[in-house]
Amino acid sequence: MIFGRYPSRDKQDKAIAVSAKKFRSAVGSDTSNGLFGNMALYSRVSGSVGLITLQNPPVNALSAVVRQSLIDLMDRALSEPEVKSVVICGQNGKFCGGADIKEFRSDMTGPPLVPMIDRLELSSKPVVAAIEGVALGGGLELALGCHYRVAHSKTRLGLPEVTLGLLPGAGGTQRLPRLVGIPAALELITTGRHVTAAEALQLGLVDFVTDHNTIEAAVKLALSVAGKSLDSRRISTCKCPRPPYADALFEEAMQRVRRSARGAIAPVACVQAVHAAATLPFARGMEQEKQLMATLFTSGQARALQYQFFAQRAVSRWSTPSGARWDTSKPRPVHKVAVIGLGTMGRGITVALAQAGLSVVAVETHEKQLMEAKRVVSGMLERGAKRLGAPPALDKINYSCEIQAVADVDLVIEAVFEDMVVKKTVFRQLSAICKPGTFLFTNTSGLDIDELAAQTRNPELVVGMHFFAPAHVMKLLEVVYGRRSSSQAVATAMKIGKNMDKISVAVGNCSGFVGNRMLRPYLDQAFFLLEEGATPELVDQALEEFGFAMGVFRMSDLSGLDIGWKVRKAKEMVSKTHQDCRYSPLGDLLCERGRFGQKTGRGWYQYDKPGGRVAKPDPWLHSFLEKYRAQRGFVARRIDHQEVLERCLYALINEGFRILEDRIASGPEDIDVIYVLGYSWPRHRGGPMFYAQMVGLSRILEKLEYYHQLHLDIPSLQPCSLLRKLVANGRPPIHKWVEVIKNPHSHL
Ligand SMILES: CCCCCCCCCCCCCC(=O)CC(=O)SCCNC(=O)CCNC(=O)[C@H](O)C(C)(C)COP(=O)(O)OP(=O)(O)OC[C@H]1O[C@@H](n2cnc3c(N)ncnc32)[C@H](O)[C@@H]1OP(=O)(O)O
Ligand SMILES: NC(=O)C1=CN([C@@H]2O[C@H](COP(=O)(O)OP(=O)(O)OC[C@H]3O[C@@H](n4cnc5c(N)ncnc54)[C@H](O)[C@@H]3O)[C@@H](O)[C@H]2O)C=CC1
Repeated sequence: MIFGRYPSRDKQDKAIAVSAKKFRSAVGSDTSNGLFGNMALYSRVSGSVGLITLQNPPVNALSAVVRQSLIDLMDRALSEPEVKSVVICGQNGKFCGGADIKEFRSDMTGPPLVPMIDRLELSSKPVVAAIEGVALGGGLELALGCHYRVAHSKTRLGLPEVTLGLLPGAGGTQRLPRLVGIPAALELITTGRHVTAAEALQLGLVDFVTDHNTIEAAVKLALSVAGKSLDSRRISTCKCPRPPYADALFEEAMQRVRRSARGAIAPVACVQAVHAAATLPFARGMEQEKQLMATLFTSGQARALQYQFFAQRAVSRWSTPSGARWDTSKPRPVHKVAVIGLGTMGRGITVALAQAGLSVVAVETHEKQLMEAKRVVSGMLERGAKRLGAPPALDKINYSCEIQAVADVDLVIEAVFEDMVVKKTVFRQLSAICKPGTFLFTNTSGLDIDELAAQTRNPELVVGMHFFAPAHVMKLLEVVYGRRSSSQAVATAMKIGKNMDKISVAVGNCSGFVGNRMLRPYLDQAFFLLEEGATPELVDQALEEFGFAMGVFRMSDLSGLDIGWKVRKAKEMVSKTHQDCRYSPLGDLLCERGRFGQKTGRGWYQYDKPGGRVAKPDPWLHSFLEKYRAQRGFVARRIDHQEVLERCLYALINEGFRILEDRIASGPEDIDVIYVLGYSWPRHRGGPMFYAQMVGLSRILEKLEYYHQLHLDIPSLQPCSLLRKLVANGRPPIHKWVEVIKNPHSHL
C-alpha cells in the first residue's frame, strides 16, 4: 500500500543480537563465493556447512528477489559435495518477518513460496533454521520447512496472517498442527498471537533455545546431524495428531471465532484450514489451504487489514500544515513527568508512564482522593507486572497533594475535570510553578488547546495528549498541536507516546479533535433515528452486524449518559432553542430522569441492578419514545438496517472529509487509525475513510444528498465540498486524496 507520506527511515537495528557477519568472521568462513543475487548471502562455515543469510532490511521479508536468491543458494549448497548441511539465518538479528506485504497488491511475480518450502523440506542435506528476532508468517513457515529449528531466547514467533485478513498460506496451516498439535495450532493461527522462544520450545515449535550465539548453535547442530536420516524431520510426512475430542475442539473454535470475529472471514477460514490438516493427507490439505487463501487474498477485508497495517506505521511520519515534520523535529529527553488529577484517566496515564520507566509525580487535590488513587494505581501496576512476570514499578511514583511538587519535572500531563475554568486555573498555576521549558500537556477530550496555551508564559510548550480509556490499555493517543505549539513539543509528545507503546496520531486543534468531532454527527443520527421510529435495539443490531463490538446505545450505557450531558450543558446546547438545525434532547431527557446507563441500572436499556452488565430491552423506554414522538409531531415509520448504517456512518464519514479539508488530519490514514484503535471501528473494514473508498465516493455523495434533501435541518448530512471535489476528480484512490486536498485545482 502506498501512502502520500514520507518514506520511512531505514530502520536497521544494528544493535540486535548476534549477527551472521560477526559469526562468520569468528569461525573464519569462506566467503570467496560472494553474493548470490542481492537479497541473500551464501558462505561456507566450519568447512561443511552452507550458511544462507537473508538480507532484506528492515525485517528480511520474503520478497520475490529473496525467494529467488534462496532457491539459487539452496541449489548451490546441495550441489557442493563438501557441504553436508545447511543453516538459514537472517541479517541483523532478524530471521524473517514473513512474506513482503507490499507485494500483495502487485502482480506477485517471482517464484512462489509453497514449492520453494516444499523443495527445502525435500532436501537430502539437513537444513537448520537459526532463528533470531522474529520468525513471523512466511518466515515461520520457512522455518517449518527446515528440518531443525534453533531459536535465540529473545525471539518472537507466530503466524499473524489472520491479522492481515489471510491465513498462513505457505503450508503453515498444514505443518503447524502436525508439529504442535491441533489445540495449540488452532489457537496460534486463529489469533495470530506471537509466542516467546520459551513457549515455542514448550510447544515443540523449536528444537533448541539459546541465550548465546544462535548461528553458532545452529551450525553446531548442523554439523552433528549431517548424514543422518531426515525421515522423521520432514513435518509434511508426519501424521497430524488427532485427539479424541477433535470434533468438539473444532466446533468450539468455530463458535469462538464467529463470536469474536464480528464478520471477519479470515479467522473462519483459518479454522477450516486446520480442520483440513486434521482430516486430510498433506497434499489434499495443501489444496484446501490454497483454495481458502485465494478467496481471502482477493477479499476487501484483506485489503482493509493490510491498509491498516501500513497506516498504523505511516502515522508516525507526521506533519503539520505549518511545515513541522517528524524527520526535522527533535524530541527533548524527558525523565520526570507529573500527572495532575488522578481520576479515571489520570490513574491510567500514571500507570502507563511508570510502566514506560518514567518517574512520575502524581497530584490530587485532597489526601483522601490521593490515597484512593494510590491504592488503585498500585493494584493496576501489580496486576500488570504479574502478567509480565516483572516487578511492579511502584517506586517510580511519588504521590502529592501539593501542586508545588511538580516544580522540577520535565513534562506535565493535566487530567483534571473537563471544565475550561478549572483547567485554565491549573495551567496558570503550572506556568508559574514549573521550571522554565517544562512541557504542559493536557488530556482534554475536546477543549480548545489554544485557549489553555494562552494561560501560560510559553504557549509553544502546550500540546494536547488525548488518551483513551483505559489509558494504560488503549493503544491510541491523539497528539493535538495548537496554533503556537512548537514542533519540539509535538515531537516530544509523539516520542513519549511511543515509549508508552502507543500509536500516536498528530492532529490539529478543533472542538473534539478528530475522533470526538466525527462522533457527534454519528450520535446525532442515532438519536434522530429514534425520533423517527427506530428503537435502540434496532440501531445497535445494525451497527453490531456491521462489525462494531457494541452499538451506539449499548456503548453509551456503558460509558455513562451523564458524560455527554455535561458536555452538552457546558456548551449550552441543552438550554438553547434550536431553530435552524435539528437537535434531539432525548439523551438529556433520560439524564434528567436519572437514567445514566449501566451505573444507575437504567439507560437506553435496563439492567438487573446498578452496575449490571447485561442490557435488556426496556418497555418503559419504548413507551417513553412513543409519547415523545406523539408530543413532538413525529410519525414513527419503518426504519431498516441499511438506513441506520447510511445515516450514522455516512454522516460520520462526511465529517471525516471536512476534517481533511480543514487540514485537522494530514491524511485519511490518520482518521482510520484513530477510528480503529480508539472507537472500535471494525478493523476488517479498514476505517471510515477506507470504507468510504470501498463503498464508492459517488454512492456516499449520492446518499448524503438524498438524506440531506429529506432533512434540510441536519447540516451534517450536507455533503462536504472535498467529497464533491474528489468525485468530480474521478474518485481517485485513497492514497491520492491528499493531492486533491493540497491542490484545490488538482485534476490529479
Ligand atoms: C487469484 C489470486 C490467488 C492468490 C493466491 C495467493 C497465494 C499467495 C501465497 C502467498 C503465501 C504467503 C503466505 C505468507 O507467508 C503470508 C505472510 O507471511 S504475511 C506476513 C506475515 N508477517 C507479518 O504479519 C509481520 C508483520 N510485521 C510485523 O509484525 C512487524 O513489522 C515486526 C514484528 C516484524 C517488526 O516490528 P518493528 O520492529 O516494530 O518494526 P515495524 O513494524 O515498524 O516495521 C518496520 C518496517 O518494516 C515494514 N514491514 C514489516 N514487516 C513487513 C512485511 N512482512 N512485509 C513488508 N514490510 C514489512 C513495516 O511496514 C515498516 O515499514 P514502514 O515503511 O514504516 O511501513
Ligand atoms: N473519562 C474518559 O473516558 C476520558 C476523559 N478524558 C479527559 O480526561 C480528563 C479527566 O477525565 P476523568 O479522568 O474522566 O475525570 P475524573 O472526574 O474521573 O477525574 C478528575 C480528577 O481530577 C481531580 N482534580 C480536579 N481538579 C484538580 C486540581 N486542581 N488538581 C489536582 N487534581 C484535580 C479530581 O479530584 C478528580 O479525581 C478530562 O479532561 C476528560 O475530558 C479524555 C479521554 C477519555
